Amino acid sequence: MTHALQIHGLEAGYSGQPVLRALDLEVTAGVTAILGPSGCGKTTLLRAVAGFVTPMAGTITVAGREVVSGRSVVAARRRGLGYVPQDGALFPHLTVEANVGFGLPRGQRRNSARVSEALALVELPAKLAQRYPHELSGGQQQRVALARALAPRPRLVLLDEPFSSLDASLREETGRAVVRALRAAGAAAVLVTHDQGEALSLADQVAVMVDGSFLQVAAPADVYLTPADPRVAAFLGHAALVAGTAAGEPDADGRVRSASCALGLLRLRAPVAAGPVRVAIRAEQVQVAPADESDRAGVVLDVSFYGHDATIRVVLDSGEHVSARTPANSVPRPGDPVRVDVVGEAVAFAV
Ligand SMILES: Nc1ncnc2c1ncn2[C@@H]1O[C@H](COP(=O)(O)OP(=O)(O)OP(=O)(O)O)[C@@H](O)[C@H]1O
Repeated sequence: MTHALQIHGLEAGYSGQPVLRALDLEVTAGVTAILGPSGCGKTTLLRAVAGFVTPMAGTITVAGREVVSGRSVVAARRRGLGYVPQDGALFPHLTVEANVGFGLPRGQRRNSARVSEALALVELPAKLAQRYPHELSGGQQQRVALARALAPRPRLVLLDEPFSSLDASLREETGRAVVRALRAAGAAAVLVTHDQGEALSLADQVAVMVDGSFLQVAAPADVYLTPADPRVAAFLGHAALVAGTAAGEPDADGRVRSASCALGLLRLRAPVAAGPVRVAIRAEQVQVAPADESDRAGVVLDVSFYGHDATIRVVLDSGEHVSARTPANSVPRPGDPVRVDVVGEAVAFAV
């Protein structure tokens, strides 16, 4: 099967200033989330694929057809892909049915069978077809926007932060419904988001972008558990990075599986070269307990109470900070001396 999307050596930006640098990406099927901090270039990438930004270099191929190659650029409306913007951008004066029909080529806009099919894909009841956008909830509006994008049966749909205006519970439910609809339609999707939970829970592949480059493109569990770069670890799951030294019995490649740092001797998930490292430690791996002067590792800086649990920030005696996630019934107070234990393996990066 041809790729839904292939990007090679893409450079794009504004007024001659590059934002995206030498990007490569392949999407075969399923959902690929582009995840990264604000301003890193996620929307610029989506716009370049959609045809709203003309790249300075590189190629973009959609469903086997080159849409950008050197100076040759296919117009946005001829790229055969669906686009769902942040706020859905439905036409307020058109009914749901007419909005969805608008996604079809000019002569087929009144093809009610295809419109009904698209509404069924996004699990919207047929009785909503005659309503206007202002008579729908935010989640329903986003589903109509997706139905409009899916109506002409594209191989690829681009979703630009489509759930950001929805509240937390609706966001999760709408996200799952959107992924079900994409799978049912057999369309691949590129989802731009800065919400890690959304990217990890909805996507089959996560591309982590920082400063216009991908630091890692891999399955959600891989980017989370085996980050390829300390910036991926720090961004995903807000891992603390602590200075350490990797040492121990070397393997056949001369690499070692443990590191000592302010939190003691830690076992590493993957071997690294012996020597100075930065160790990434996630809040869910850290346990704090009351301590006296003999076994303290630091003091509690502050506590964020969430009801189901609490996040405790600790200043280690080394001056470094780590966070711990703790059951809500055993929360220490700021200033309390604590012992800090790390559960499971850590990830280390050579420096
Ligand atoms: N039309 C424009 N003209 C000039 N610069 C722009 C334009 N649009 C975006 N930029 C700049 O390009 C960079 C990347 O912006 P982009 O919108 O792609 O980031 P993003 O990752 O989508 O951010 P966010 O998550 O905040 O939406 C930013 O520095 C931004 O200021």
